[in-house]
Amino acid sequence: MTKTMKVNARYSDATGSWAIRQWWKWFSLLAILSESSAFVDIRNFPRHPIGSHHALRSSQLRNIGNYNIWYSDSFSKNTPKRVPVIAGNWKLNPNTLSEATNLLKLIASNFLYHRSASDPEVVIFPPYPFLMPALELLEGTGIKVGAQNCALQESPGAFTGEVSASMIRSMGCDYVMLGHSERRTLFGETDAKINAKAHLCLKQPGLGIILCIGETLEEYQSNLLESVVEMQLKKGLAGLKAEDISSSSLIIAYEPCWAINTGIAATPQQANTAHMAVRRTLTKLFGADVAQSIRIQYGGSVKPDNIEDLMAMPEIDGALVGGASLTADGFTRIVDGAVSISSSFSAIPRELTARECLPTKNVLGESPVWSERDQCLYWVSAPEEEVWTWNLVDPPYRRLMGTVLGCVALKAGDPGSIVLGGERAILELTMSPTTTDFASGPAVLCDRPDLASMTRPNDGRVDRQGRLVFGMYNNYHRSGASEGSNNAGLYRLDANLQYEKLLDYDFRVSNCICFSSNGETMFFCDTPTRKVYAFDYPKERGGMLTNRRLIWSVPSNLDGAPDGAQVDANGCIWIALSGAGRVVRVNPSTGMIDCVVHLPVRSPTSCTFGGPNLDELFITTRGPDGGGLYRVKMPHGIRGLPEPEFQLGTNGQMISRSPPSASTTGHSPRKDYTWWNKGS
Ligand SMILES: O=C(CO)COP(=O)(O)O
Repeated sequence: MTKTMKVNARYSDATGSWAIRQWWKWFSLLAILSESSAFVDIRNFPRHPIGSHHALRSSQLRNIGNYNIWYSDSFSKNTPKRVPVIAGNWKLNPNTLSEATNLLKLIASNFLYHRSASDPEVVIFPPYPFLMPALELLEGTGIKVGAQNCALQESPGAFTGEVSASMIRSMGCDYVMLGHSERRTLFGETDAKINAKAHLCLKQPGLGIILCIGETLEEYQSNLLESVVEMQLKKGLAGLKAEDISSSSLIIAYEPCWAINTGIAATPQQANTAHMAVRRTLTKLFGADVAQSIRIQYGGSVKPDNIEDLMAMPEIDGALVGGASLTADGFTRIVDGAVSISSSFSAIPRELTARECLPTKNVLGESPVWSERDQCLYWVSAPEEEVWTWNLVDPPYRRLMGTVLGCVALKAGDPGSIVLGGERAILELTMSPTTTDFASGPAVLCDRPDLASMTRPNDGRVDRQGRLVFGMYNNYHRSGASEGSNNAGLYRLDANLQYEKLLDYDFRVSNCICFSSNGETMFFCDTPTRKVYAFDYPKERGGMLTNRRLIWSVPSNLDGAPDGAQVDANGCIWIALSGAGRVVRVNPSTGMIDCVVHLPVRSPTSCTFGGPNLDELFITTRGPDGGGLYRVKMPHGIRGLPEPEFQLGTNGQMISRSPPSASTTGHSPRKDYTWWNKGS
């Protein structure tokens, strides 16, 4: 999506409180700096251009409810088009090889299978000892690897402790970073040394350079920004000709020293103005054509919540990220924010509020389904090992199942027939208020797939042909350890209780599983990636999901991730955003949000349509602040589709085995699993 046409809308406070926050940030910076530096006088500090920034925002932002819609059509950037480049500078982090390996594996999980041709170029700069593991572990992700520095000398030679440009290139690195402000100030790196290193790097075919420049706070205060960056560029690139630049890959990173590691980024306007000065100098040095082709990154306190605003500026072609590149999810959000298609709202999204209808206090309510046959709702509370049902009139009731439950689906047959995705097995049960006795309850239909792996069934739904589709959940995906990478598969269980795998790659947490009304499209999300995809759904046995297309991803400045989802009769998909306190309605053809349901709790987990007319949305939630069942009446014209039932064929060979008798999780389920009394 080009920036010129994009209607860039963001969740944010009203502009006024935003301005106060900016002022507060700057006063905080002043306070920090005046403590650490005797010569900073608050009265001499340059006026932060908040007036102009604010003026631009107020002319370009329109407050619509909670949404500031930023029309960025005044920017015609990137002529010629420059591919955005996001780089992570790990500096002297992390502490050990095993921490580095974990971080690399998690980054690889976020990027494997989730990149497209229009995405930015991504480069990671680990410390030297982690270059080789990075090259190995990031293989196939499209992420490039670079070194944070190189020797002033060529190899081979007697230069103890140095690493040469040719060694770096021979390993397979694509970039070397030169002239970072920490090297300049802490290690005596002069423009002359940087220039000598640049010449050595350019002798290595295929080795690009990120040249870092930027002024100190004092220079900024003295209005020396332009002359400082001009001098750094002239000296750093001395002796290079336009042809040297155009036949290589040179990126300039503008990093004002006062923004590095302070938490106070330059405003987008400040950075853009500085980048214009950089490009003016590049034009003087190499001519307009070459200057226009060079990418200029901004660096200094880049975060998921400021990347979109920075990248919306015409002269900002990317970011060099320090601290925020040290978590896999933070770094991925920054990369996603750089080319966000996520921030698309139709002009005025409709806003609804869901109210709690049952204070069920579920630890993790999940997988609500409405049965037309039974005229009631079913859902599970996963770690409490409970399945719940409610007919909207009487008090709900619940059954303890003695196993963690990922999902519940309807099953053709007697009233109350359901199937459940249990931790070790797929179960069937006839749910009835008169059979609260555990022993007469569930039966094992079949083992869950992939029993040896550290996974369990998670989100699931019955497809329009009556087969159960569910995905697994990596039990370690939150651990930050390497076991938390992709190891969960997506499966379909048919009438003969035969499994087939539907996706040719594994992931961490299956969610958003739902089907278009004709059953030809399936929606799916691996929650940590925060991206929701549509696939062509194979109706016949033996087929795989194909033709994957990204329909929506969570804006980088919004917390939370897609959890369960449901399709409405108009073909739109309602996605519970766990952590964001919202359910959004996305049109899969346009990626636009046209309705937002707000909840007073942070974590909605899934949703479905229910009620006699399928015109209410029921939303399960999780603790600690949530756990109740929420409900919202749909606007006129929006309703759900009947939920299909799992069809167990006569050839289905049930395993004749008792259900699990105790939790395998160590979790102690609630004891009072018989009747639930309203308000208890
Ligand atoms: O120095 C930087 C990247 O090279 C910026 O660091 P921070 O993003 O931590 O401010």
